[in-house]
Amino acid sequence: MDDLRITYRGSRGEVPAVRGISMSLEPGDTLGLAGESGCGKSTVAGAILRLLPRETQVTGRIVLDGDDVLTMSFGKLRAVRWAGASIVFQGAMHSLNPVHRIARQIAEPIVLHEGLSSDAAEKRAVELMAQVGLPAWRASSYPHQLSGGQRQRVMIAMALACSPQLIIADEATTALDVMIQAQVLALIKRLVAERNIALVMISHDLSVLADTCDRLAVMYAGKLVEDGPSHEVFAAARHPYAQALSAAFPTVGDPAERRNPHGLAGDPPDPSNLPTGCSFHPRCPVVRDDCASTSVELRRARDDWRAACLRVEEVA
Ligand SMILES: Nc1ncnc2c1ncn2[C@@H]1O[C@H](COP(=O)(O)OP(=O)(O)OP(=O)(O)O)[C@@H](O)[C@H]1O
Repeated sequence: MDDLRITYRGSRGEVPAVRGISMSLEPGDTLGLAGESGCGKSTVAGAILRLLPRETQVTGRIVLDGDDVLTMSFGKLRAVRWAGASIVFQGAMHSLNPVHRIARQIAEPIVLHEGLSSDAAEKRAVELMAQVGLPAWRASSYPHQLSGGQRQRVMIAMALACSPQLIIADEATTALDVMIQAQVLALIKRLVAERNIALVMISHDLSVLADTCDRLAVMYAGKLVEDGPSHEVFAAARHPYAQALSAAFPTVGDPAERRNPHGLAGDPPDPSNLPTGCSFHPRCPVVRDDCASTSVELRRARDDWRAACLRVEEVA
């Protein structure tokens, strides 16, 4: 992904939701994307499969297996969806068709992309169900007969059905209770590792991302402000916003205690009316005079670690 910029256009005028994001993933890489509500995480996810409203302006490049998703034909795009990259959303109940049996839904992309007969695709669907921990007898169940965790497993089976290179999990476990969430996260982690699939996991929960992903990227107001090894970013972020965000989550072994019980002061900025300079400067605890006038891009904090702060060396 190279210099991705996304502006929504609608009755409220123009909303610059993503303002120049570049990053790349290799097969098997796992990247967690974090940030407060409205920072643009889901917009990035939607752009990867061109799922955004038609009038949205998207510039930059999103290259998947050598082809730019943003400029490819609709025919090619149809082939890329499911088979090149697939998304697991939060609310499986809304994504699944209530009147179709589970196996049929998992089989659908297989029939579409691999030209298998319905019977053969349903046989494959039952194998996929086993891999995500759903018993074969569930094949004939309807979505409403499954628990929330089971429905997310169905979504994961569908996402895997056509062996994509990339899976995007957008708040895929957020609605689940803690025990089931841990099981589903472990499942996603195991399956992408076994199949060497790249994973982009979106969550507002940094501790979930740190446990599941090797790399952690933090967004603020449509930009990446930090991108580095997940455990290190979680434990000792370089950007003051990423520090505040990670401080808001309990540390392992210290579940009752939040490191920053008061949270971050102020609200995220309105994307249509961003502060000058660094967008975070009005809320930043270590702001200095030039932060309001200098727009700062990601700087190398280490070979495998970038942060967008004028004080990155000091903060380190
Ligand atoms: N269809 C749309 N039209 C106009 N603005 C939109 C649209 N969808 C999202 N936005 C705006 O774009 C910005 C980014 O939204 P996005 O949903 O990508 O954020 P997010 O980080 O995924 O938030 P959340 O965690 O709440 O899902 C927000 O300011 C949002 O209000």
